[in-house]
Amino acid sequence: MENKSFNLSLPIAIGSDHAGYDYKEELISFLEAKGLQVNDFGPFSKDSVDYPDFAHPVANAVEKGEAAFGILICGSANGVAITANKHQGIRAGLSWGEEIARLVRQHNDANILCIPARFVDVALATQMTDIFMNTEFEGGRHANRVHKIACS
Ligand SMILES: O=C(CO)[C@H](O)[C@H](O)[C@H](O)COP(=O)(O)O
Repeated sequence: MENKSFNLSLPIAIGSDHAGYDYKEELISFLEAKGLQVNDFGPFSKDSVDYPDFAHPVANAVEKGEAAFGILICGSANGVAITANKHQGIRAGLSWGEEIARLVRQHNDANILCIPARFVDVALATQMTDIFMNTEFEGGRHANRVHKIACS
């Protein structure tokens, strides 16, 4: 499948906590139905867990270039976003609407989409995922800003 935004010959890395578990399963089905490969970093049940245990492995996979991009889901999306953004090569952005999902790619070149499962329905989560993975970074004035995010 041709995609100018991400190399979709690589798997998509996904992870959540218990609050995002059901959405993770739905998004995996959605992506696999499109013929995409998904690497599920867990959890594998709805038992209460700690989101960093799943956000760090997803961030590592994206950072190492082993995944096309990442998707992280928890209750508010803040925990997974804060965790993933500890990684130098990660730009993890929260999204709660279609336009935000587009902007986080166009303006911020995000490589992980963070979804707040307790604040959006699963249909919107799916639509945001579709928009995110099919939207290109605009570059231009945004390129220097994104470049300045990384500290040395
Ligand atoms: O961002 C989060 C934590 O900072 C997430 O919303 C978690 O899913 C949430 O904190 C889980 O809460 P719970 O009461 O343990 O279900």
